[in-house]
Amino acid sequence: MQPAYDTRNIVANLHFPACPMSDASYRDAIFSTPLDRVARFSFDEQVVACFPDMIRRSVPGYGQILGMLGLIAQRHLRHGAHVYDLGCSLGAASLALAGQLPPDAFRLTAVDLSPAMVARARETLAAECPGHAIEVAEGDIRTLDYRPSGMIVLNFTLQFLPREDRDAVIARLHEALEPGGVLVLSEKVVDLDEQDNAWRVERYHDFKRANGYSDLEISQKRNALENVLVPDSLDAHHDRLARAGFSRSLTWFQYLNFASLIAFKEA
Ligand SMILES: Nc1ncnc2c1ncn2[C@@H]1O[C@H](C[S@+](CC[C@H]([NH3+])C(=O)[O-])CC(=O)[O-])[C@@H](O)[C@H]1O
Ligand SMILES: O=C(O)C(=O)Cc1ccccc1
Repeated sequence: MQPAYDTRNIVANLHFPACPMSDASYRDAIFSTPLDRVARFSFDEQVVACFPDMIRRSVPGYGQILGMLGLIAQRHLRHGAHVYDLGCSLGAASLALAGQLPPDAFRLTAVDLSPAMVARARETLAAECPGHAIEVAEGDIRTLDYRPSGMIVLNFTLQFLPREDRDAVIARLHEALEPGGVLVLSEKVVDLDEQDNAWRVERYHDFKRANGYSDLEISQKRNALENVLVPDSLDAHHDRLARAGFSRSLTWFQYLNFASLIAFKEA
């Protein structure tokens, strides 16, 4: 008899592997013991080692978002066009696209700032989808020299940039996209209505508890993310996309305080 809140119950309906689960990945216990001082959260080796478990238990709807990327690409991506996976981490978005599209459908560049993430993503993508044209590059999405692309995935990455850097990045992504190209932007979001926001955050913490995190882990991680993960509202995202020149954008998915948007460049 499976316990009511068995971890598998919560994540069992992932459409696609939430993250490459290599043998070397562990259960996230980074914040499980009391820390005298909670350091700023960073995507270091310790996080990389447990990242598949961490993101699957911490981001509601993560697997569903990954699963839709291929379907969005099948509808919008020009055959053979270039794709970016920006802030790729272990390359789960790239892997999801490779799992749903044939090798000649696209060429992909996966980019991340963390050397530890890039090293592991290179290993994983080379092992899991050797037939696809996928390059993993270490870099900063604020300074990258972008090549013309048919689709750009920005999956829970913009939130880690200082707010003052976000407009310029989105504007450069709009410029890099071919006419008719799409940007998929997934983010943790904040409600402008305080009561609504409080409700979503409380349910989000229930989600984490149901996935096996303790109150101590939830609290210490929240402190570590203070001023590191800075969520915007959905309105702020749509306004920024419009300012960048996207002709249309919509929120296609939301699960508590996590959402995914798609923005369209005029054909
Ligand atoms: N300026 C930057 N330039 C490049 N990368 C950056 C920058 N800042 C942060 N990162 C990288 O953005 C990623 C954010 S995780 C993305 C999940 C992934 N997209 C996934 O679909 O699994 C989201 C999360 O952990 O919640 C990390 O790998 C950072 O190193
Ligand atoms: O917002 C949170 O509380 C999270 O835990 C999201 C998250 C997931 C993975 C790495 C960093 C933040």
